[in-house]
Amino acid sequence: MITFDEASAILRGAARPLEAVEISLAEASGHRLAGDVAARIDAPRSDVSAMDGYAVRNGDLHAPLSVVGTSYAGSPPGLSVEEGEAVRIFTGAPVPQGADWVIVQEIVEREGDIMRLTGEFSEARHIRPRGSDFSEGDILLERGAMLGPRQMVAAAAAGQASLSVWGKPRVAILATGDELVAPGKSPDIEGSIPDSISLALAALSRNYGAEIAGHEICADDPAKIAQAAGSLLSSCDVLVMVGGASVGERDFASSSIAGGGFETLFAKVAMRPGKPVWCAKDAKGRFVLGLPGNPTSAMVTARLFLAPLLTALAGGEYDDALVWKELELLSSMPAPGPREHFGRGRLVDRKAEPFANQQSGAQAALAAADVLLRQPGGSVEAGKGETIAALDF
Ligand SMILES: Nc1nc2c(c(=O)[nH]1)N[C@H]1C(S)=C(S)[C@@H](COP(=O)(O)OP(=O)(O)OC[C@H]3O[C@@H](n4cnc5c(N)ncnc54)[C@H](O)[C@@H]3O)O[C@H]1N2
Ligand code: MOO
Repeated sequence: MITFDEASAILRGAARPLEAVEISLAEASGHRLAGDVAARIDAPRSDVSAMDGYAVRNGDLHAPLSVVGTSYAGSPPGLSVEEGEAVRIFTGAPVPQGADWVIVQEIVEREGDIMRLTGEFSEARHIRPRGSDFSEGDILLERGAMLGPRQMVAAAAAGQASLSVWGKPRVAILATGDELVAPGKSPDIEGSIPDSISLALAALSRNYGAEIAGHEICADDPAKIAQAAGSLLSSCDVLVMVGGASVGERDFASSSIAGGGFETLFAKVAMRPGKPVWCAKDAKGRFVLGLPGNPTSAMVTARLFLAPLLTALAGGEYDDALVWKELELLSSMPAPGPREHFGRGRLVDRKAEPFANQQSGAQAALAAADVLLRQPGGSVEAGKGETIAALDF
């Protein structure tokens, strides 16, 4: 059996970003950039006021000043301030020619067209110089960056109407098992259990830059599974199959895509949970990732293989989804046995509290599982107070 690191290296090597597309800014969030984004304008576009008040000439404040005009945000430049004069000005408005200071209105008394200073003014000039945020031609966002809410500010401020981005991987999910029904139906169907994994995988996939192309629950019937897989594969880049990954009489997942032009990248990894995980790829670059049906096994393998795969297909670095940190253990973890262990735990004051329940079928415990805690195969007990490699789960 190959190790987790070996399986990761195979998948990392097989994952290439999808095609780059030009997309309107309104559609771009959640994509990664396929090229740098340069500013098409200066920001601010001219020297502008940072406060509401009066634009004046420095040193010209010993006597009342006459207010000769008003500058609003968006006003054309052209106003000027001569000796003995001030211009009423608002935040974001162009600073008139000749003015080099903005006095906030809180320390000004105004009577008709005359203003006079009533308080101490600070050293701050309250002027944002042209280009002080960025200048035309500056690179504001680099290729590969994920367009989240903050990056969207920079892209829009750059003056861009469209962006070159990597396509979002389309994920389809196929859960197999005679016992499975859509969440909510189980209380009325004797012996059934809710498919607790499909919607969770959809949520995880979206978090890593994918969109959901479809999901289905299918009974343990090889012909039906093959048909559902074939139909979902016609509209996705990654098909995630859940369940039927092991050696049971009704474990048909990997055989259902046999003959479809898929080459197995790996099948079975020396890890706990998740040993039955498998992955295949075809010549069109489509992936099938088979996850074990035990819910904790499915979510752990999704986090460790699906998340980095989607990150890479979406134009990021595979390892951006696998950033391990060192955490102190608040209690000990028993020796893991021969397979590498990815235990679940929660964060308490930035330390790791491993769960007592490490069952691969656990569902309730997942809700509180903040981190995966990595113990090398064949290692000894990890003691309280020791540090352990941890991954946000
Ligand atoms: N003789 C052996 N038995 C098993 C082995 C083995 O090596 N030899 N491996 C075990 C390991 S490890 C795992 S993990 C499981 C994985 O099995 P499958 O992927 O074949 O999963 P199923 O048998 O289909 O289901 C297992 C379990 O999970 C429940 N399940 C499945 N899908 C869902 C879903 N979408 N939502 C909620 N629960 C689901 C299912 O009802 C079963 O209880 O195999 C071990 N066996
Ligand atoms: O590998 Mo299974 O996921 O241990 O129960």
